[in-house]
Amino acid sequence: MKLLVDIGNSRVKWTTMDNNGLNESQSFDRNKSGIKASLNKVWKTLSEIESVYVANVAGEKIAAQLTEWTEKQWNLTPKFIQAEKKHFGVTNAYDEPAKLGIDRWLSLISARQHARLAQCIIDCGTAITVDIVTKAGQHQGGMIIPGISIMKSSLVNNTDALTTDTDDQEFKTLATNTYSAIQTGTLYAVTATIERIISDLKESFNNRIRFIITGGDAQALLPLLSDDVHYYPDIVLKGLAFYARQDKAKPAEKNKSKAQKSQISSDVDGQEKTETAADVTDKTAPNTVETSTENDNPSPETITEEKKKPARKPRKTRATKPKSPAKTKKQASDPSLPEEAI
Ligand SMILES: Nc1ncnc2c1ncn2[C@@H]1O[C@H](COP(=O)(O)OP(=O)(O)O)[C@@H](O)[C@H]1O
Ligand SMILES: CC(C)(COP(=O)(O)O)[C@@H](O)C(=O)NCCC(=O)O
Ligand SMILES: [K+]
Repeated sequence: MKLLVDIGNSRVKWTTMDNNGLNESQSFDRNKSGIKASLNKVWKTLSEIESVYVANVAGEKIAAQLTEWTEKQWNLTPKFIQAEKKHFGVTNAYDEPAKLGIDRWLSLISARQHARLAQCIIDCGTAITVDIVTKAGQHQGGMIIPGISIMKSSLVNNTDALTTDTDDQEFKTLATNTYSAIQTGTLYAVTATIERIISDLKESFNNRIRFIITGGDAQALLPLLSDDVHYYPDIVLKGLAFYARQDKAKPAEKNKSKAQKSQISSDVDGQEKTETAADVTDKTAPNTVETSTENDNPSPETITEEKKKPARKPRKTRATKPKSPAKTKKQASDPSLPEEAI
């Protein structure tokens, strides 16, 4: 079994992967003082882990802690994946490809496999990132926007009277208390930005573009966005799975020192690989729990459907009854989407 880990600036998301595909993902909050206690809690009972693949945007300290833990517990050194110039049919548009956040790179790889249209990935985590990949796999670049929690905390941290410390869960367009005003303001800031991006990109791509939303705040934003934004959970972990499958035939790496810490970055030196995800995907796997069907047939021409993931437990800050610009969300499995697929 392979362990896939997506370390963001707020949370760690992880799952295991076997011949049947990915198991249901889990997450825990990053404790600023370290992750060892969390790892002892969530991974102690995992057995038969043969390799560990990590996408980390949260810095060296957490990488070192994770490495120390897996080496001690399983005698395994994690493979920290890095963004590349070209791989799995996707070409990185960054001036310095390795500088693109690994979460963004893996999202591009995941998204590109599932439709025969250009794709725009909107990842609503600590930061909100927007990335575009064309039908031909060319990354077009993107943008980075403060995430909802950061927007709220910057208001609270830079004013005297503002606080989000309340149990009020109400979303009111015109708020009558401080908490709701912050809630409404930040949600409007984000949704208005996203809608503007969508509108501009639709024009640029002559409507031949598909919009994907993911990340911890995606489900809170989804009801506030237009119908043509599709929820795609665990997109980073699914991107990691392409790397994990690629290494299928290789034996697990053991007993490596930290200096030898494996980094899959063979394309960074400019050498382009020719394989696409189709070359490395386990097509025999029934893919029982994944919410996208990259296992079944990863060709970009393939039409697949998203199965609905059980809703996360409601949180305090979630918008409950949005008035505007709320519309009913069309799910990605909508059969009226003939050539778009996740
Ligand atoms: N169960 C949860 N625990 C913590 N944060 C959550 C949870 N569900 C949603 N969130 C939201 O998700 C955001 C983090 O999203 P995530 O995609 O995990 O970010 P990152 O990848 O930057 O760690 C938080 O800012 C928070 O608003
Ligand atoms: C933009 C990000 C901070 C987003 O991180 P996240 O919100 O997922 O924690 C991350 O992708 C990152 O550190 N990127 C490197 C810089 C870049 O992509 O340009
Ligand atoms: K993000």
